[in-house]
Amino acid sequence: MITVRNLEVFYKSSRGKFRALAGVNLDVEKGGIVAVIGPSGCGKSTLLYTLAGIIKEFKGEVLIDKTPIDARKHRIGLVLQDYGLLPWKNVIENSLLGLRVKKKITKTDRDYAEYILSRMGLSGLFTRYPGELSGGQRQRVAIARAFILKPDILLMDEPFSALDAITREEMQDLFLDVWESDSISTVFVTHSTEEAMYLGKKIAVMTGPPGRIVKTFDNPFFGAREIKDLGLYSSIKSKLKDLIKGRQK
Ligand SMILES: Nc1ncnc2c1ncn2[C@@H]1O[C@H](COP(=O)(O)OP(=O)(O)OP(=O)(O)O)[C@@H](O)[C@H]1O
Repeated sequence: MITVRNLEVFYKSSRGKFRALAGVNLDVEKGGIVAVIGPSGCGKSTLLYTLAGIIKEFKGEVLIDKTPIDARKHRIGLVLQDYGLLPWKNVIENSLLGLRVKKKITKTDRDYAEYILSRMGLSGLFTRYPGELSGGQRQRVAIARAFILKPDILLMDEPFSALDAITREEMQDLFLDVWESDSISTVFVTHSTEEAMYLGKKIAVMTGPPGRIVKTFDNPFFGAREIKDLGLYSSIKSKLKDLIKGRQK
């Protein structure tokens, strides 16, 4: 469970203080998935970094299962826009990095890593280095690494953006599979209204800067590839777009 209350974040530089987030409130229940959507620069990544414990200076509260966020204590699966892979480690080593920080790697961990990597379509690439992979393959290693950690919370910044349409759909479905079996509380950032409506149990619309969540709602189309009520789908989608553009109705 993730609880965010009155979160405020400032970036400080020689030019002064810049308020990136102002009064953000968010609840993600255990096993919930929240899609955060909003225009470029509104503060989505800043919110994710704060939830991950990377930004440590903030006002307000960020709680994971009712205790203040602590990257050493909580298991946080993080998929960042730049993937965060170590160039000198091969695919299998990179995929086990998150877990290695937390515990000694066992044969079972390795087997699970190989299983997830294979499901990600990376079976022939275990000994390749990041420099020998395509952007989409790197992104899949980063997603696999987060899954392999079996995290308390999963945070993903545009996790499927570098993938072609077919691989993206496969990865989205794999994500739902893993999420279903492990019931991981997840927050992910996306620019795509379609992706928010497919993968978000809840959708949070952000505007800014300074970033704030202007609306959160339950998404009736979660997990539905076959859209049965096209009228309702189109009306939610256009409402989402209006909210993102700041045209509230
Ligand atoms: N290190 C920093 N110092 C000062 N300002 C920053 C810093 N990092 C981000 N910002 C500013 O904070 C605001 C929020 O940035 P953030 O990266 O969180 O937005 P975003 O919604 O994730 O954007 P995008 O969708 O383009 O990735 C932006 O206006 C950005 O210019």
